[in-house]
Amino acid sequence: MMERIVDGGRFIFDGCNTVKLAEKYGTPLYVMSENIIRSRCREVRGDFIDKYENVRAVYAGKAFLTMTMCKIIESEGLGLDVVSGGELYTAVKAGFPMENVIFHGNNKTPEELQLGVNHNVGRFVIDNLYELELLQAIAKESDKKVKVLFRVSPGVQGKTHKYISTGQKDSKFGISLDMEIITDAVKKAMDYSHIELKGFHFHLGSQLFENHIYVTGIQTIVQLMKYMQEEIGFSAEELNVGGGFGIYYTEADQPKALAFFVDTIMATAKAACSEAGLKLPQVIIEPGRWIVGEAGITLYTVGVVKEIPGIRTYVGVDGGMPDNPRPALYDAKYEAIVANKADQPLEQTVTIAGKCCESGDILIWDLQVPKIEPGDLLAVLHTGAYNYSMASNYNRIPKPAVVLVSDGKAGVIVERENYEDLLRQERIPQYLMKEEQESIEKCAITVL
Ligand SMILES: Cc1ncc(COP(=O)(O)O)c(C=O)c1O
Ligand SMILES: N[C@@H](CCCC[NH3+])C(=O)O
Repeated sequence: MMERIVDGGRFIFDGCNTVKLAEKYGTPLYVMSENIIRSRCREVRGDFIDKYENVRAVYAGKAFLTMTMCKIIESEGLGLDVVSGGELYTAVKAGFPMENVIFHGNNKTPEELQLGVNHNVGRFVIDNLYELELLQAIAKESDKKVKVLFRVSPGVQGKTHKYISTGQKDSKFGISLDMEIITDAVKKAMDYSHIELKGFHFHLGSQLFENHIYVTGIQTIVQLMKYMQEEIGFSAEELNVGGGFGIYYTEADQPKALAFFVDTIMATAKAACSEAGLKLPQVIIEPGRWIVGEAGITLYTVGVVKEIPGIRTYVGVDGGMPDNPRPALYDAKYEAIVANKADQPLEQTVTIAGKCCESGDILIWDLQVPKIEPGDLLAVLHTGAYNYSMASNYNRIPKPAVVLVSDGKAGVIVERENYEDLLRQERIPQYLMKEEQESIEKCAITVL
């Protein structure tokens, strides 16, 4: 949970006065703390990469990705998990070392696969047989041999929102663990001339606080590895256990140190492999939210304060579900503080409402605040993951800027969109233009 530093009543975030940030860059504003991101990366290094032999950690870019973020991740010695051509392109443009990129996706298009092949990404995580065949064809055509992992769903259900639970059997992700299907897939990969199968991958879900589900997941996959070794002579060199480590949003969450997860993961992998008579493969983790979630805040300016007597007080802010769809999508909960009154006693309970045209656009129900008025600055905490990366232009609202802060310094890493940006990709078809319409009509008459 982020430390709440207050100076002269103003909330200070990574050495920056949030009121000044809002004045300088406007609101809504995403603010990301470089120090928090780097300290999380260092924890990954200290408690995993440096502690264990033959392991790797890749940051799951879907949580928050910009070119600057790629630079930070690279400098911290982590790899990168991308899940689309757009994320891959961002990494390419940032000069991220492609051998440290893992390319995910349950339905990568031929163009995306080609992009990955062209840029020599380190690993493709193959989700299904169709993709395997496509990739073999594309790699062959490009005269390159590509390294792949097979994603499987180990039949493990963690306690999280059902939309972000992915390890259960009934999942759109991964190759079935039906022995006939998975054996056929492994055999095919072994036979394909331009594919090198390195091992298996699973990802159980996101915002998870239990480590026993990783135990079950690993044990299941080690059994699979043993079977493949004994039956068809395939020995897996890599075991990627995904991400999913939960963070603090509210008091209902009990976040754990990284060691809580990775120590269990490593102990289980070692024990299961030794029992199965297998060499311990390289173990890979893919944390996303855990690295950036608590590193971000979103600043909003308060507009209307609307009291419905005897019912509730709605506080309207200048953003909402376009910049943070998580409450509407997953019923996600957040904490927030009035950043310009951070030292004042809490005396009201209010509901923070976004500015979109639907009642579901509520950022926080029943938040305790000091006396709140139009013009106040609200800081919603722990918005670093899956906020900017999931932002939309719903209601034609331009996306906020993203500012990176560090020890009192601040710099824009993504410019605020403006109305022109909303129209940039738009075209009006010629046939709708008046003159053109007339000529089409004339033409029709001539034909008649
Ligand atoms: C394959 C894969 N790896 C890693 C992650 C990162 O998850 P999280 O941000 O919960 O760590 C995800 C998203 O849940 C994912 O789909
Ligand atoms: N978008 C989800 C997380 C998805 C994880 C990706 N596999 C969230 O905001 O919680």
